[in-house]
Amino acid sequence: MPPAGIDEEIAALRAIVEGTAGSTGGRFFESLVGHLAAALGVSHAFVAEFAGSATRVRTLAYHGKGRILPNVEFDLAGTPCEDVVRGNLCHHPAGIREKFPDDRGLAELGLESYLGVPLLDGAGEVLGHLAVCDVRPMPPEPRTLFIFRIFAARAAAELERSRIERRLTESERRYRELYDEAPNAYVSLDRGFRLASVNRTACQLLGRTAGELLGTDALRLFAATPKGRDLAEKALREVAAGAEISGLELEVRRDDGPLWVSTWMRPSRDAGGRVASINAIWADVTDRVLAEAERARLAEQNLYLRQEIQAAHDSEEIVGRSPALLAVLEKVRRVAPTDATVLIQGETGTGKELIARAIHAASPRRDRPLIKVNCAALPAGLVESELFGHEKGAFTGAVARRTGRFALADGGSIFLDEVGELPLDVQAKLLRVLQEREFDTIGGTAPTRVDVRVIAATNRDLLAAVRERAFREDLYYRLGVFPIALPPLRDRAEDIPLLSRSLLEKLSRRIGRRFDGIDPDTLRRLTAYAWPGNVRELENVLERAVILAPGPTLTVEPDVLGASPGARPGPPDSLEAIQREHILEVLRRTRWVIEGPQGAAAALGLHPNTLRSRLKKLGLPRPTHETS
Ligand SMILES: Nc1ncnc2c1ncn2[C@@H]1O[C@H](COP(=O)(O)OP(=O)(O)OP(=O)(O)O)[C@@H](O)[C@H]1O
Repeated sequence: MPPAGIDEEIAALRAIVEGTAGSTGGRFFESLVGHLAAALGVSHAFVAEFAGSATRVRTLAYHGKGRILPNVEFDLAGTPCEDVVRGNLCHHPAGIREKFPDDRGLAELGLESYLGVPLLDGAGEVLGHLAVCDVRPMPPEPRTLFIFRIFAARAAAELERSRIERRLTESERRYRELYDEAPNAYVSLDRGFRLASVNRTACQLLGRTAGELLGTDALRLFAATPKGRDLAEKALREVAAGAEISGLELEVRRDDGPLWVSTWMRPSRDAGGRVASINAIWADVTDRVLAEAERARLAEQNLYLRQEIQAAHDSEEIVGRSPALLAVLEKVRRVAPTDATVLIQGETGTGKELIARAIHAASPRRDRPLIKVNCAALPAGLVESELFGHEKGAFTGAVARRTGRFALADGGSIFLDEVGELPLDVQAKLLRVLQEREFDTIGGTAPTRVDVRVIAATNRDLLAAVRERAFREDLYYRLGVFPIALPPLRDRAEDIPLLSRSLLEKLSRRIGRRFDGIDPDTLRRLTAYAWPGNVRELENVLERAVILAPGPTLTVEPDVLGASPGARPGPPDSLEAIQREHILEVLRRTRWVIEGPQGAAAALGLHPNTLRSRLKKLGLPRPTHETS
């Protein structure tokens, strides 16, 4: 049974509950001391906490004479509070001024009595104290003490709560500061890959405010490139499925230049163990990525130039004595010393590159580079930058400045292989180089001037491409200033034996095996074959034969050639094939003697000239190494 009346107890509790519910901190204490003063009918009431030391306190709320007064701070020494904060409840029912003559405050306010109680936290540590004073005596009534204790308990709870809150706020602030000031970008995403939080570094990195970023799709932050969005999406899906990813480099979208981040991503799980969000740390590695790209580019350029030098060194001899080839070589001799643009046309493998190199090697530019560009091997989007170069950041993916092939070829020659495959917009730029000797680097501000001799090659019917509007007519005529048409091998079959021997020599040297010649039947078969792949195909067939050859004489089995599409003999049972085999058989018997009574023409019942023209038509010129 509490010493105070039940009604008073309820009234006191109600006063606390009604007066303090809904408020915390400063407001709570103001309300509490106001109600406490009213409940006890005293003139003054206050709550105080230590102010930085054990000898000084400051009020959190101070009630005097019916209203809230400004908070005060005071030293404990010589005051009745001193003993309270040591952990004791102190009651001075009367005569307080005489007991504490040094406490000027008591005198100024004319106080007579004092009641104070320490406020403890859950661990029993003193946090501050609650006190009431009055200008009249305060007899030790159980009711007064009871009500006072209820208020004190409530005040202690609030004091402890607000302390914890302050500590939490403080540590949150510290973490927020660490989070914001960290050198890395911290980002968290929800399950739909939307941005749920970003630190200040992330905002700076992305060049946007938190307001602009929060709630948006994180994938949109990445560049629309394979190493940007595609890779990011794949990685995020993996993390959403529970994986942890570290060190992954991704390209971020920035309008003002390239940006690369190295990312670390981890799933964050809810209480049920399900992935609820994704935490990510991004470090800006743009400088390193750019430096690596530049290094790779230089290494590539270096390798390329070395290959060029290599190719220049073992510039091969052009083999053949056929009138068709000699006519080509004559043209090469005439055009080489000039700066004229040359267009070499011919089927694949006819030696267009060989001729281009021969032109360069016989030109005054021979000591400068010959830069080769295979226009068909480059992806359409990259041709322009490959030829003319780009500035750093000229487009997404242009992470470093790139020197174009035209600039590399300055002072020398450029060999544009498969020129017929150039996209139309690049054709326009090429035309400008040919006419004005200058071009624009992508993203560059001023045109670059170059002194480059252009040698182009194509195996396409360019005129047909012009008619189909796939090739610019003006460029066609500009390129075709000096055309050289390379004959297909089948039109100069008389070069085949010579070429075969020369190639055999080259190949046997390469694999370190000696051959004493080519089997005569083989040679005839090689000569008779149509060679749709021209010299390159001949080279390939011989290379295979060299590798497989059992003896010192090189043979090529008939099926090797017969299996090839475009073989002149056609299907083995065709009339032409049978005729051809028969003629070959007779020629072998007569040891290639055509005229005379023992000759093949007589045996076949043909005029020698008819047989000769038939042989030519069947691609069966007489092997040069055989004597009649
Ligand atoms: N007259 C020749 N004498 C010796 N070798 C030749 C001759 N013509 C071509 N070759 C060889 O044949 C191969 C193919 O030649 P090249 O690469 O110059 O042909 P291409 O016409 O440029 O082919 P593509 O159109 O496929 O690029 C090369 O190894 C080259 O050395």
